[in-house]
Amino acid sequence: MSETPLLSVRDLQTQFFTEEGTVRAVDGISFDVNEREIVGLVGESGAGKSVAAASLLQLVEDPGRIVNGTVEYKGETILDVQQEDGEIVAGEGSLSPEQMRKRIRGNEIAIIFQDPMESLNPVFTIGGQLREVIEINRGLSAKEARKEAVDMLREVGIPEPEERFEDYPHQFSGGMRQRVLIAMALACEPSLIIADEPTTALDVTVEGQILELVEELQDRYDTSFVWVTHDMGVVAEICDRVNVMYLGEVVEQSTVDDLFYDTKHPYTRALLESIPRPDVTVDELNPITGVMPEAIDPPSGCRFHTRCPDAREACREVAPTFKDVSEADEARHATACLQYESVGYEDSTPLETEATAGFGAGLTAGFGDDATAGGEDDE
Ligand SMILES: Nc1ncnc2c1ncn2[C@@H]1O[C@H](COP(=O)(O)OP(=O)(O)OP(=O)(O)O)[C@@H](O)[C@H]1O
Ligand code: NI
Repeated sequence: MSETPLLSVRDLQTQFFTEEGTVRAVDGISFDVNEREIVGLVGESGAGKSVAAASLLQLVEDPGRIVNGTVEYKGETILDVQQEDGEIVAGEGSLSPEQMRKRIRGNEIAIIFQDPMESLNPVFTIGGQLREVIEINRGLSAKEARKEAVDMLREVGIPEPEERFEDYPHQFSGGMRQRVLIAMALACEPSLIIADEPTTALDVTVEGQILELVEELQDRYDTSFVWVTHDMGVVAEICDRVNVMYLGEVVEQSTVDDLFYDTKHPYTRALLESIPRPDVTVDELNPITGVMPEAIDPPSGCRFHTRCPDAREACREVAPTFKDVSEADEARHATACLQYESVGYEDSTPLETEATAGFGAGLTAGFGDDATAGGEDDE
């Protein structure tokens, strides 16, 4: 099976031109989303997940610009940008932000944000807003649209939708408002929904309910998703494939099972070790050490080397290549780490990094002297 992916992103690069310098927020990422697939973008705060998501719909705010990359949607180019002699030029098929808004946003690709209050207007009723979206995007009469809106509210699990139709956003709980946004996104029957941490502000029980709802609806409507999250638990729950992001780059890309059971990149491993799990007590959790460096001045070589428990001198010098490291008959599993390349990692001297030095140990001090050791390569 070699279907054309629903969405295909190549070498996407988005930068913010600030007074302090150029912020390399998204620095050349590539990934695909297939039909009926939920694809995760996961990583810590500042990894570039939201900027990547916004770039797909050309919703990048000033002073941000997409400076390079192509995006194909259903086999058609919707973004094609590159730099020539310092100028950012768009290729022939590339849509303008205006064309994106008119032709793509909503009825082809919808977006759901973390804070529903930003997307809902506080002075109009929930039902009215949903009805309007349906009326505009589906060309239904006001009456038909109202009926459809009530049905959608019911579908996303709002009890007594006829009555709640007249409520204002502040009369809904956070979880209910997020359900309304899902209803709005689905109401236009898009093929793809981009969800930027839509459950992050909710408590875990409500989050779980919303994730279940999304799975159910995805099944029914055959919608694909790009799901942005910093939470590996969420990834495990709903994603089919994942892109792990660090400082503007994708460092590992695979199916969810491979990511969890055949982890390749030390950053992914660190993220996995830091998630709360039923079988691990808080004391045993291994928080990921150090903070992500600034995207304005990323570290040389491998960007993760300053925090990596496996870092060697080579990692400071050589930027790893993002490449497929799967066996012949396995699903694609790509990563960017010198341990999978023959560039002298093996013979290189281990580096003292935030993960191996005393600084890291400080974070978990008190749980035993070598609480963060956990490594095979102790001196
Ligand atoms: N308007 C802006 N101006 C300058 N820099 C920005 C702007 N928006 C984002 N950035 C920078 O781009 C980088 C990526 O930010 P982004 O919001 O995509 O991270 P994220 O992975 O979504 O993090 P979070 O989990 O906190 O939402 C960060 O270094 C951030 O500071
Ligand atoms: Ni974000």
